[in-house]
Amino acid sequence: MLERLKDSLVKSPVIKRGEYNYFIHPISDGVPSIDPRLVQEISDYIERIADLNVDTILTVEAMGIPVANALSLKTGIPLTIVRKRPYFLEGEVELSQSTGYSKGTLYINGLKKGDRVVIVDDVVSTGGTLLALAKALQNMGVEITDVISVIGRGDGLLKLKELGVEPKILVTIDVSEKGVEIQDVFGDQ
Ligand SMILES: O=P(O)(O)OC[C@H]1O[C@H](OP(=O)(O)OP(=O)(O)O)[C@H](O)[C@@H]1O
Ligand code: HPA
Repeated sequence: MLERLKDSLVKSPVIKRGEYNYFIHPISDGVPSIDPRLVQEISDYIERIADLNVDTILTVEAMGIPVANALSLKTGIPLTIVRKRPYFLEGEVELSQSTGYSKGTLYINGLKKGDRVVIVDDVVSTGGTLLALAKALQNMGVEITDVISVIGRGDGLLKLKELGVEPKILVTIDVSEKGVEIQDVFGDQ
């Protein structure tokens, strides 16, 4: 299960971004090139495990897009992208994003109270991005059916659980200066 994803993850180089051990992988960085069979494997799997009774698939610019778009094409469900730039449209919601190595602002457009969304992103690490996004959506009255992250690392999951959000992480990894190790695969237990 998820063989291509696991095989590619353990081959990922790790670099330092400040104190943060940052792994580089096609799904999280687009570097090196993204093998379409990898995206196919991941989107097939997400289609099986996610609650897709939704109005839209919601992802965050930039690297959530390849997988979320593949899922949208497979299912016919529209895709909504949370952007890193404002559009100043009526109803735009602004939120602060903080990761292990960066801070920024995200902007939600195109959602309204009562909408149902499934969140799909490439990585959850500190949980800063998904936590801020889930809080903003809850305040907007948007219902989250599921949160899916292709890759999980670090302790972000605990923070999300406190908010009542239990993400489904396809592959959980440990990242050190020596490289990437697989810790867990969704559905393997
Ligand atoms: O759990 P966290 O610590 O918040 O990290 C996870 C976030 O970091 C990455 O986004 P990033 O802002 O680096 O943008 P990118 O998708 O453009 O690489 C990734 O796509 C997640 O959204
Ligand atoms: O280590 C990482 N690599 C790629 N994307 C990420 N997003 C959060 N952490 C990482």
